[in-house]
Amino acid sequence: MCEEKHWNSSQLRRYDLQFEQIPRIHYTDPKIDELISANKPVVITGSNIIKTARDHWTPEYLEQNLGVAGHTVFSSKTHKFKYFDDSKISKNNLNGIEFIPPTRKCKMRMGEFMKKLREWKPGNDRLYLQQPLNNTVGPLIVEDFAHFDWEYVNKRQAKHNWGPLTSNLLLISQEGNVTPCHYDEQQNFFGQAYGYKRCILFPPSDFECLYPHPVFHPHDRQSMVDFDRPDYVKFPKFGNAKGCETVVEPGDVLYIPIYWWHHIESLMRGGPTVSVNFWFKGGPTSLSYPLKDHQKVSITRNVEKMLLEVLQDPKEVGPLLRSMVMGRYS
Ligand SMILES: O=C(O)C(=O)C[C@H](CCCc1ccccc1)C(=O)O
Ligand SMILES: [Zn+2]
Repeated sequence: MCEEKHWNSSQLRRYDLQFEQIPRIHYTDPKIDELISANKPVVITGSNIIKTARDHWTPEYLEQNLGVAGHTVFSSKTHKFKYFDDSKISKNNLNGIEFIPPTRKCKMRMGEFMKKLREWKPGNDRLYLQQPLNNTVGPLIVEDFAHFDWEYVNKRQAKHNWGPLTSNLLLISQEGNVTPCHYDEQQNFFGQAYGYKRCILFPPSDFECLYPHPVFHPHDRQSMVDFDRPDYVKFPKFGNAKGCETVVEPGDVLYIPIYWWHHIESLMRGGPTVSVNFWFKGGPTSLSYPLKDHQKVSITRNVEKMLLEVLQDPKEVGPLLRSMVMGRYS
């Protein structure tokens, strides 16, 4: 089997961490379900899950068939596209904490988006199309989507007691774009249709090393650490994070377990990339002991929300928690 490589390590950005490899396993291997049951990441290879997308969804095909509606496109002055929840930007919610949105969101037709990608020059804003697949897309895209291997996907969803499929996000990225480290509260089958993406994942237990923004912050669920220039004074445990990584290629589906941190980058000098994810609500969580790490993260979120609700001022949360713990629980 020829192992011709379609990329090399010079196309990966350099970080101060070492990473294990995420296992790549053929979709017929029962080991896949063992790892999904254990909430561990795995690259599912050789499947037909997104075969029609892998066969057809080149940027040009999408330009022809995605439809004439305006799609959600983010623009950034840097290579990083740090997500933020704009419903959390309200003045009283931030209590004077300054927030500068790192990206701008606009609606852009696919033709204009592709034109800007073709004409892009260093110094120009970078663009990232992130659009939930809905009924505005053209008939050929609907056809391809209908021919995903839903039997395989639905079998996994049922076997692992996942909740309902909430959305499929279509992602068309410029080469070199980065989605910084964050976690989602959903199970995720991340399908790679075109081009190559490096995915770095960390377990929920790395919570203490990745320093998520406070829950009320617009960057809730995102790491405060800038991977390009980590501040080891503010984030002394960052160096202890134990990540694993893979470079997904066309046809691969990466299982990103709920609450697992992930940083995703389109390879530098690798051309545009096309991905489509499958977000599922987590299943019914029965608190069984010992608690799973992701359940502890979920509990800390609830404590933060409740304290903020009663204290109102975010600046009072730290002092109250410290006075509660110091000398009594630590
Ligand atoms: O599929 C996932 O979960 C990813 O993170 C894929 C990621 C883009 C996701 C953008 C985003 C981040 C946070 C909230 C809502 C949307 C990429 O591939 O660049
Ligand atoms: Zn994500």
